[in-house]
Amino acid sequence: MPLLEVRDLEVTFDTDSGTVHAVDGVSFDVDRGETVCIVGESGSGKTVTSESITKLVKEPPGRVTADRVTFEERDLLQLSKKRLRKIRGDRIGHVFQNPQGSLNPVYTVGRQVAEAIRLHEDVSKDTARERAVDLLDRVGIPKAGERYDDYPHEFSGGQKQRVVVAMAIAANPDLLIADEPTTALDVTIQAQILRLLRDLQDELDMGILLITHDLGVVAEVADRVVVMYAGKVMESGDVFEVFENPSHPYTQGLLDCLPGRGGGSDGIPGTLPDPKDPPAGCRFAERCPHAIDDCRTGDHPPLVPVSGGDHEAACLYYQAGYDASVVRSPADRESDSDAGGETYADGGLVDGAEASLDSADENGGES
Ligand SMILES: Nc1ncnc2c1ncn2[C@@H]1O[C@H](COP(=O)(O)OP(=O)(O)OP(=O)(O)O)[C@@H](O)[C@H]1O
Ligand code: NI
Repeated sequence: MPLLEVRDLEVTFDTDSGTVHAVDGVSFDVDRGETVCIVGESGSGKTVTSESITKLVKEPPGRVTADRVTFEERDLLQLSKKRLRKIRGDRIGHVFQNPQGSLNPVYTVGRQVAEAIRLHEDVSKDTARERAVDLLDRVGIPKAGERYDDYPHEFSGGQKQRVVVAMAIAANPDLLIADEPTTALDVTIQAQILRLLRDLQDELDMGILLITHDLGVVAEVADRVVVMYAGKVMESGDVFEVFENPSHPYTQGLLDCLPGRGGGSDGIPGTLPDPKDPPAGCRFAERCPHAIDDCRTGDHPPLVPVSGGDHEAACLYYQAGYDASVVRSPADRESDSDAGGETYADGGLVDGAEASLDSADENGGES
Protein backbone atom coordinates (compact mmCIF):
# COMPACT_ATOMS: atom_id res chain seq x y z
CA MET A 1 0.00 0.00 0.00
CA PRO A 2 1.57 3.34 -1.02
CA LEU A 3 1.99 6.02 1.63
CA LEU A 4 0.01 8.49 -0.47
CA GLU A 5 -2.43 7.64 -3.21
CA VAL A 6 -3.99 10.34 -5.35
CA ARG A 7 -6.61 9.24 -7.86
CA ASP A 8 -8.33 11.40 -10.41
CA LEU A 9 -7.85 14.70 -8.61
CA GLU A 10 -9.78 17.61 -10.07
CA VAL A 11 -9.57 21.19 -8.92
CA THR A 12 -11.45 24.15 -10.36
CA PHE A 13 -11.69 27.78 -9.26
CA ASP A 14 -14.76 29.91 -9.80
CA THR A 15 -13.79 33.41 -10.85
CA ASP A 16 -15.71 36.40 -12.15
CA SER A 17 -14.50 35.69 -15.65
CA GLY A 18 -15.19 31.95 -15.66
CA THR A 19 -14.14 28.60 -14.21
CA VAL A 20 -10.41 27.88 -14.07
CA HIS A 21 -9.60 24.22 -14.68
CA ALA A 22 -6.40 24.04 -12.67
CA VAL A 23 -6.08 20.27 -12.15
CA ASP A 24 -7.95 17.85 -14.33
CA GLY A 25 -7.80 14.17 -13.43
CA VAL A 26 -4.36 13.78 -11.86
CA SER A 27 -3.26 10.44 -10.33
CA PHE A 28 0.00 9.37 -8.68
CA ASP A 29 1.42 7.51 -5.67
CA VAL A 30 4.22 8.25 -3.25
CA ASP A 31 5.84 5.41 -1.32
CA ARG A 32 7.81 5.55 1.88
CA GLY A 33 11.45 6.44 1.31
CA GLU A 34 10.69 7.51 -2.23
CA THR A 35 10.94 10.89 -3.96
CA VAL A 36 8.30 11.68 -6.54
CA CYS A 37 8.73 14.88 -8.53
CA ILE A 38 5.92 16.75 -10.20
CA VAL A 39 7.44 18.78 -13.00
CA GLY A 40 5.95 21.15 -15.53
CA GLU A 41 5.93 24.74 -16.68
CA SER A 42 4.52 27.60 -14.65
CA GLY A 43 0.74 27.38 -14.41
CA SER A 44 0.48 23.66 -15.09
CA GLY A 45 -1.19 22.98 -11.74
CA LYS A 46 1.66 21.66 -9.60
CA THR A 47 1.06 23.85 -6.55
CA VAL A 48 -2.69 23.40 -6.65
CA THR A 49 -2.20 19.62 -6.86
CA SER A 50 0.14 19.56 -3.87
CA GLU A 51 -2.02 21.88 -1.78
CA SER A 52 -5.16 19.88 -2.50
CA ILE A 53 -3.74 16.81 -0.80
CA THR A 54 -4.22 18.24 2.66
CA LYS A 55 -7.09 20.51 1.62
CA LEU A 56 -5.15 23.74 1.76
CA VAL A 57 -6.96 25.00 -1.32
CA LYS A 58 -9.58 27.50 -0.25
CA GLU A 59 -13.11 26.28 -1.02
CA PRO A 60 -14.75 28.40 -2.38
CA PRO A 61 -13.53 29.71 -4.81
CA GLY A 62 -11.80 26.34 -5.24
CA ARG A 63 -13.59 23.04 -5.70
CA VAL A 64 -11.56 19.89 -5.01
CA THR A 65 -12.83 16.45 -5.96
CA ALA A 66 -11.06 13.14 -6.35
CA ASP A 67 -11.73 9.49 -6.66
CA ARG A 68 -9.59 9.38 -3.56
CA VAL A 69 -6.70 10.96 -1.76
CA THR A 70 -5.51 8.41 0.77
CA PHE A 71 -2.65 8.76 3.18
CA GLU A 72 -1.79 5.59 5.09
CA GLU A 73 -5.13 4.32 3.88
CA ARG A 74 -7.08 7.20 5.40
CA ASP A 75 -9.15 9.24 2.97
CA LEU A 76 -7.90 12.78 3.55
CA LEU A 77 -10.79 14.38 1.69
CA GLN A 78 -13.26 12.82 4.13
CA LEU A 79 -11.50 13.81 7.36
CA SER A 80 -12.76 16.54 9.66
CA LYS A 81 -10.88 19.84 9.62
CA LYS A 82 -9.50 19.10 13.06
CA ARG A 83 -8.09 15.67 12.23
CA LEU A 84 -6.74 16.96 8.98
CA ARG A 85 -4.92 19.78 10.75
CA LYS A 86 -3.34 17.24 13.05
CA ILE A 87 -2.17 15.04 10.18
CA ARG A 88 -0.90 18.09 8.34
CA GLY A 89 1.52 18.97 11.06
CA ASP A 90 2.29 15.57 12.52
CA ARG A 91 2.54 13.27 9.55
CA ILE A 92 2.72 15.51 6.51
CA GLY A 93 5.22 18.37 6.42
CA HIS A 94 4.81 21.11 3.83
CA VAL A 95 7.43 23.48 2.46
CA PHE A 96 5.49 26.15 0.63
CA GLN A 97 6.41 27.75 -2.65
CA ASN A 98 6.94 31.15 -1.05
CA PRO A 99 9.35 30.59 1.87
CA GLN A 100 9.28 34.25 2.92
CA GLY A 101 5.64 33.84 3.84
CA SER A 102 6.42 30.86 6.05
CA LEU A 103 8.53 32.82 8.53
CA ASN A 104 7.14 35.60 10.67
CA PRO A 105 9.53 38.58 10.60
CA VAL A 106 8.67 39.70 14.14
CA TYR A 107 9.62 36.47 15.96
CA THR A 108 13.05 34.93 16.32
CA VAL A 109 13.80 31.96 14.13
CA GLY A 110 14.41 29.71 17.12
CA ARG A 111 11.08 30.56 18.66
CA GLN A 112 9.29 29.74 15.42
CA VAL A 113 10.97 26.36 15.14
CA ALA A 114 10.28 25.64 18.82
CA GLU A 115 6.64 26.50 18.29
CA ALA A 116 6.46 24.15 15.32
CA ILE A 117 7.69 21.44 17.70
CA ARG A 118 5.32 22.35 20.53
CA LEU A 119 2.39 22.40 18.13
CA HIS A 120 2.71 18.66 17.69
CA GLU A 121 4.34 17.48 20.84
CA ASP A 122 3.59 18.17 24.44
CA VAL A 123 7.04 19.22 25.62
CA SER A 124 8.29 21.93 27.96
CA LYS A 125 9.65 25.21 26.61
CA ASP A 126 13.18 24.21 27.53
CA THR A 127 12.92 20.87 25.78
CA ALA A 128 11.42 22.53 22.74
CA ARG A 129 14.32 24.97 22.68
CA GLU A 130 16.84 22.15 22.88
CA ARG A 131 15.07 20.25 20.12
CA ALA A 132 14.85 23.38 17.96
CA VAL A 133 18.59 23.97 18.23
CA ASP A 134 19.10 20.33 17.35
CA LEU A 135 16.86 20.65 14.33
CA LEU A 136 18.54 23.86 13.13
CA ASP A 137 21.85 22.11 13.50
CA ARG A 138 20.57 19.13 11.55
CA VAL A 139 19.48 21.24 8.59
CA GLY A 140 22.93 22.80 8.54
CA ILE A 141 22.60 26.18 10.26
CA PRO A 142 26.10 26.87 11.61
CA LYS A 143 26.27 27.69 15.33
CA ALA A 144 22.59 26.89 15.70
CA GLY A 145 22.61 27.63 19.43
CA GLU A 146 23.83 31.16 18.84
CA ARG A 147 21.52 31.77 15.91
CA TYR A 148 18.42 30.72 17.89
CA ASP A 149 17.62 34.28 18.97
CA ASP A 150 18.22 35.87 15.58
CA TYR A 151 15.38 37.19 13.44
CA PRO A 152 14.57 35.93 9.93
CA HIS A 153 16.07 39.04 8.26
CA GLU A 154 19.43 38.14 9.81
CA PHE A 155 19.48 34.89 7.80
CA SER A 156 20.45 34.50 4.15
CA GLY A 157 17.93 33.17 1.63
CA GLY A 158 19.44 29.69 1.74
CA GLN A 159 19.46 29.65 5.53
CA LYS A 160 15.84 30.79 5.68
CA GLN A 161 14.96 27.94 3.37
CA ARG A 162 16.76 25.56 5.71
CA VAL A 163 14.77 26.95 8.61
CA VAL A 164 11.56 26.40 6.67
CA VAL A 165 12.62 22.79 6.02
CA ALA A 166 13.42 22.42 9.73
CA MET A 167 9.91 23.55 10.62
CA ALA A 168 8.36 21.19 8.07
CA ILE A 169 10.21 18.20 9.51
CA ALA A 170 9.80 19.25 13.16
CA ALA A 171 7.41 16.39 13.79
CA ASN A 172 9.37 13.76 11.82
CA PRO A 173 6.68 13.53 9.15
CA ASP A 174 6.11 10.44 7.03
CA LEU A 175 5.51 12.59 3.97
CA LEU A 176 7.20 15.83 3.05
CA ILE A 177 5.62 18.00 0.38
CA ALA A 178 8.18 20.49 -0.90
CA ASP A 179 6.99 23.04 -3.44
CA GLU A 180 9.92 24.53 -5.40
CA PRO A 181 12.14 24.40 -2.30
CA THR A 182 15.21 25.58 -4.18
CA THR A 183 13.89 27.83 -6.92
CA ALA A 184 14.93 31.21 -5.54
CA LEU A 185 18.33 29.96 -4.44
CA ASP A 186 21.66 30.01 -6.17
CA VAL A 187 23.01 26.75 -7.46
CA THR A 188 25.31 26.08 -4.48
CA ILE A 189 22.56 26.44 -1.92
CA GLN A 190 20.19 24.54 -4.18
CA ALA A 191 22.54 21.56 -4.19
CA GLN A 192 22.90 21.74 -0.42
CA ILE A 193 19.14 21.82 0.19
CA LEU A 194 18.56 18.90 -2.18
CA ARG A 195 21.28 16.93 -0.45
CA LEU A 196 19.75 17.82 2.91
CA LEU A 197 16.36 16.50 1.79
CA ARG A 198 17.99 13.29 0.60
CA ASP A 199 19.83 12.81 3.89
CA LEU A 200 16.71 13.47 5.92
CA GLN A 201 14.84 11.03 3.75
CA ASP A 202 17.41 8.32 4.41
CA GLU A 203 17.27 9.08 8.10
CA LEU A 204 13.49 9.28 8.47
CA ASP A 205 12.35 7.05 5.59
CA MET A 206 10.08 9.87 4.50
CA GLY A 207 8.20 9.91 1.26
CA ILE A 208 8.88 13.17 -0.55
CA LEU A 209 6.63 14.87 -3.07
CA LEU A 210 8.81 17.50 -4.67
CA ILE A 211 7.39 20.14 -6.97
CA THR A 212 9.70 21.77 -9.47
CA HIS A 213 9.80 23.24 -12.96
CA ASP A 214 13.46 22.24 -13.25
CA LEU A 215 14.27 18.89 -14.85
CA GLY A 216 17.83 19.25 -13.57
CA VAL A 217 16.43 19.00 -10.04
CA VAL A 218 14.32 16.02 -11.07
CA ALA A 219 17.40 14.26 -12.45
CA GLU A 220 19.18 14.88 -9.19
CA VAL A 221 16.59 13.68 -6.67
CA ALA A 222 13.61 11.87 -8.18
CA ASP A 223 12.84 8.18 -8.08
CA ARG A 224 9.70 8.73 -10.08
CA VAL A 225 8.46 11.69 -12.06
CA VAL A 226 5.03 13.03 -12.98
CA VAL A 227 5.09 15.46 -15.91
CA MET A 228 2.17 17.89 -15.76
CA TYR A 229 0.89 20.25 -18.39
CA ALA A 230 -2.21 22.44 -18.21
CA GLY A 231 -3.74 20.41 -15.38
CA LYS A 232 -3.08 17.03 -16.96
CA VAL A 233 -0.47 14.33 -16.44
CA MET A 234 1.30 14.01 -19.78
CA GLU A 235 3.79 11.34 -18.77
CA SER A 236 4.87 9.54 -15.61
CA GLY A 237 7.13 6.75 -14.52
CA ASP A 238 10.50 5.77 -13.16
CA VAL A 239 12.89 8.67 -13.59
CA PHE A 240 15.42 6.62 -15.57
CA GLU A 241 12.72 5.37 -17.92
CA VAL A 242 11.38 8.85 -18.52
CA PHE A 243 14.79 10.46 -19.11
CA GLU A 244 16.04 7.53 -21.18
CA ASN A 245 12.92 7.19 -23.20
CA PRO A 246 10.85 10.40 -23.02
CA SER A 247 7.67 9.47 -24.81
CA HIS A 248 5.41 12.50 -24.79
CA PRO A 249 6.40 15.35 -27.13
CA TYR A 250 5.95 17.71 -24.16
CA THR A 251 8.49 15.82 -22.06
CA GLN A 252 10.80 15.69 -25.05
CA GLY A 253 10.42 19.45 -25.45
CA LEU A 254 11.25 20.06 -21.79
CA LEU A 255 14.29 17.80 -21.98
CA ASP A 256 15.52 19.43 -25.16
CA CYS A 257 15.73 22.70 -23.22
CA LEU A 258 18.27 21.25 -20.78
CA PRO A 259 21.88 22.26 -21.37
CA GLY A 260 23.18 18.70 -21.08
CA ARG A 261 20.76 17.38 -23.66
CA GLY A 262 22.02 19.29 -26.66
CA GLY A 263 19.55 22.07 -25.90
CA GLY A 264 19.95 25.13 -23.75
CA SER A 265 17.12 27.02 -25.39
CA ASP A 266 14.80 29.28 -23.43
CA GLY A 267 11.96 26.79 -23.38
CA ILE A 268 9.31 25.34 -25.61
CA PRO A 269 7.94 28.00 -27.98
CA GLY A 270 4.38 29.09 -27.23
CA THR A 271 2.34 29.32 -24.05
CA LEU A 272 -0.11 27.23 -22.03
CA PRO A 273 -3.75 27.22 -23.15
CA ASP A 274 -6.29 29.38 -21.31
CA PRO A 275 -7.22 27.37 -18.18
CA LYS A 276 -10.72 28.83 -18.37
CA ASP A 277 -11.22 27.47 -21.86
CA PRO A 278 -9.04 24.40 -22.35
CA PRO A 279 -8.96 23.25 -25.98
CA ALA A 280 -10.52 20.00 -27.19
CA GLY A 281 -8.17 17.06 -27.60
CA CYS A 282 -4.60 17.15 -26.34
CA ARG A 283 -3.82 20.24 -24.27
CA PHE A 284 -0.34 20.41 -25.78
CA ALA A 285 -1.43 20.13 -29.43
CA GLU A 286 -1.09 23.86 -30.07
CA ARG A 287 2.65 23.68 -29.32
CA CYS A 288 3.36 20.14 -30.46
CA PRO A 289 5.54 19.61 -33.53
CA HIS A 290 3.75 16.32 -34.27
CA ALA A 291 0.13 17.41 -33.81
CA ILE A 292 -2.39 16.26 -36.41
CA ASP A 293 -6.10 17.06 -36.73
CA ASP A 294 -7.07 14.10 -34.53
CA CYS A 295 -5.03 15.62 -31.68
CA ARG A 296 -7.42 18.58 -31.61
CA THR A 297 -10.70 16.73 -31.16
CA GLY A 298 -12.35 14.72 -28.40
CA ASP A 299 -10.93 14.29 -24.92
CA HIS A 300 -7.33 14.60 -23.85
CA PRO A 301 -5.74 11.20 -24.67
CA PRO A 302 -5.62 8.76 -21.71
CA LEU A 303 -2.33 7.62 -20.17
CA VAL A 304 -1.17 4.34 -21.70
CA PRO A 305 1.90 2.19 -20.99
CA VAL A 306 4.82 3.12 -23.24
CA SER A 307 7.83 1.17 -22.02
CA GLY A 308 8.98 -0.75 -18.97
CA GLY A 309 7.45 -0.66 -15.49
CA ASP A 310 4.79 1.93 -14.83
CA HIS A 311 5.99 4.33 -17.52
CA GLU A 312 2.96 5.92 -19.17
CA ALA A 313 2.28 8.74 -21.61
CA ALA A 314 -0.90 10.53 -22.68
CA CYS A 315 -0.34 11.05 -26.38
CA LEU A 316 -2.66 10.06 -29.22
CA TYR A 317 0.18 8.44 -31.16
CA TYR A 318 0.31 5.60 -28.63
CA GLN A 319 -3.35 4.75 -29.19
CA ALA A 320 -4.35 1.89 -31.48
CA GLY A 321 -4.40 2.90 -35.13
CA TYR A 322 -1.65 5.55 -34.88
CA ASP A 323 2.04 5.29 -35.66
CA ALA A 324 3.91 5.64 -32.36
CA SER A 325 7.25 5.76 -34.14
CA VAL A 326 6.45 9.36 -35.11
CA VAL A 327 6.80 10.48 -31.49
CA ARG A 328 9.14 7.84 -30.10
CA SER A 329 12.28 9.83 -29.72
CA PRO A 330 15.42 7.70 -29.30
CA ALA A 331 16.45 7.93 -32.95
CA ASP A 332 16.40 11.75 -33.17
CA ARG A 333 17.72 11.97 -29.68
CA GLU A 334 20.68 9.73 -30.32
CA SER A 335 21.83 11.88 -33.22
CA ASP A 336 21.43 14.94 -30.98
CA SER A 337 23.41 13.56 -28.13
CA ASP A 338 26.15 12.20 -30.38
CA ALA A 339 26.85 15.76 -31.33
CA GLY A 340 26.56 16.99 -27.75
CA GLY A 341 28.69 14.29 -26.13
CA GLU A 342 27.69 11.78 -23.47
CA THR A 343 24.14 12.36 -22.31
CA TYR A 344 24.16 10.16 -19.27
CA ALA A 345 27.03 11.07 -17.02
CA ASP A 346 28.08 8.66 -14.28
CA GLY A 347 25.16 8.28 -11.95
CA GLY A 348 23.53 11.40 -13.34
CA LEU A 349 20.86 11.84 -15.95
CA VAL A 350 21.79 15.23 -17.23
CA ASP A 351 25.23 16.62 -17.86
CA GLY A 352 24.21 20.15 -17.01
CA ALA A 353 22.56 19.24 -13.72
CA GLU A 354 25.38 17.04 -12.56
CA ALA A 355 27.95 19.59 -13.57
CA SER A 356 26.20 22.42 -11.80
CA LEU A 357 25.69 20.44 -8.62
CA ASP A 358 29.27 19.20 -8.64
CA SER A 359 30.79 22.58 -9.24
CA ALA A 360 28.51 23.88 -6.50
CA ASP A 361 30.55 21.84 -4.05
CA GLU A 362 33.77 23.28 -5.20
CA ASN A 363 33.24 26.98 -5.59
CA GLY A 364 31.35 27.23 -2.28
CA GLY A 365 29.15 30.29 -2.33
CA GLU A 366 29.63 31.46 -5.88
CA SER A 367 27.08 30.96 -8.60
N1 LIG B 1 -7.15 30.85 -6.17
C1 LIG B 1 -7.12 30.73 -7.51
N2 LIG B 1 -8.07 31.30 -8.27
C2 LIG B 1 -8.06 31.18 -9.62
N3 LIG B 1 -7.13 30.51 -10.30
C3 LIG B 1 -6.14 29.92 -9.62
C4 LIG B 1 -6.08 30.00 -8.18
N4 LIG B 1 -4.99 29.32 -7.76
C5 LIG B 1 -4.40 28.84 -8.88
N5 LIG B 1 -5.08 29.18 -9.99
C6 LIG B 1 -4.78 28.84 -11.39
O1 LIG B 1 -4.59 27.45 -11.47
C7 LIG B 1 -3.58 27.13 -12.43
C8 LIG B 1 -2.50 26.26 -11.80
O2 LIG B 1 -1.78 27.05 -10.87
P1 LIG B 1 -0.56 26.46 -10.01
O3 LIG B 1 -0.17 27.52 -9.05
O4 LIG B 1 -0.92 25.14 -9.45
O5 LIG B 1 0.56 26.28 -11.12
P2 LIG B 1 2.07 25.79 -10.89
O6 LIG B 1 2.28 24.64 -11.80
O7 LIG B 1 2.33 25.58 -9.45
O8 LIG B 1 2.89 27.05 -11.46
P3 LIG B 1 4.25 27.71 -10.89
O9 LIG B 1 5.37 26.90 -11.48
O10 LIG B 1 4.21 29.10 -11.45
O11 LIG B 1 4.22 27.70 -9.42
C9 LIG B 1 -3.07 28.47 -12.97
O12 LIG B 1 -3.75 28.74 -14.16
C10 LIG B 1 -3.47 29.43 -11.88
O13 LIG B 1 -3.66 30.73 -12.40
NI1 NI C 1 3.56 26.47 -8.13
